[in-house]
Amino acid sequence: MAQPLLDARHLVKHYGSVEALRGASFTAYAGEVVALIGDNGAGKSTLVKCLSGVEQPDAGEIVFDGSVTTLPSPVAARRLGIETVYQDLAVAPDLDPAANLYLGRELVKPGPLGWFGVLDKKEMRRRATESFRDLGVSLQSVDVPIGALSGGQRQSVAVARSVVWASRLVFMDEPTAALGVVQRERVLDVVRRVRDQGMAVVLISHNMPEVLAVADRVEVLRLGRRVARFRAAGTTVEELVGAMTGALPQEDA
Ligand SMILES: Nc1ncnc2c1ncn2[C@@H]1O[C@H](COP(=O)(O)OP(=O)(O)OP(=O)(O)O)[C@@H](O)[C@H]1O
Repeated sequence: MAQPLLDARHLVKHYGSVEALRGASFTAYAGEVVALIGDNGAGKSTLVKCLSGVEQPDAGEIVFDGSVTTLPSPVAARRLGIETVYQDLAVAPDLDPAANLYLGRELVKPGPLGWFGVLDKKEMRRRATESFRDLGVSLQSVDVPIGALSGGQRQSVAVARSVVWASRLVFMDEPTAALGVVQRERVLDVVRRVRDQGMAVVLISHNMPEVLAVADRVEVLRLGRRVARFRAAGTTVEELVGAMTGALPQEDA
């Protein structure tokens, strides 16, 4: 197999007396969807935080694109092309989808107007429309406030926002939580398209059928450690659940 894009080795993270990660390893390759699964409290969010610059591991090593690296902040992670879509949907409801896509990274007009911080709304709208089209995000209009969209559309915009900025890897924490069947499928289609563009997509999900439907590989965390890895094809929900609960023998990788 090719060199991993991201290879986290034996990460340890304490919160006071709680050992959230106890030597957790995790690997992601370009052009794949890898699901990160585990029971509540297994350490998934903590691992993602450590790999997206939100938290610092106490020990262990992060190798990105073949080089040992540190991610002292989310900005540092972004510089490497790593973005995160959060479960709590950090979109601004009063802004339209295009403005949400560029929130915090607005384009300014070229030339002197830009020096004064005048926003280039037309260009942002044009590029946003293009990005939504490329990602298959269906919106009737890019002019309505995002609060007026359906849950699935909002979620798709949140996914699109991260994807537009990510160039190498995107973490998606429960991107389909609380969505209906049709909306869920739409978001999963976006996930597949992102993968097909060559990015690594890390999907955190508690929904095992969904994991098997969209992921190429699955890595399982249990009690702060990676305990199993699967190719999704040919793996059953029972096997995944067995690995999560410790009913199956563990890899301890
Ligand atoms: N900021 C924190 N302070 C103290 N303990 C924490 C903190 N964040 C996480 N923990 C603890 O670390 C362990 C791992 O939590 P984490 O949120 O990473 O698990 P998770 O696999 O994402 O769980 P879930 O599926 O429930 O979201 C848990 O025991 C949790 O209580």
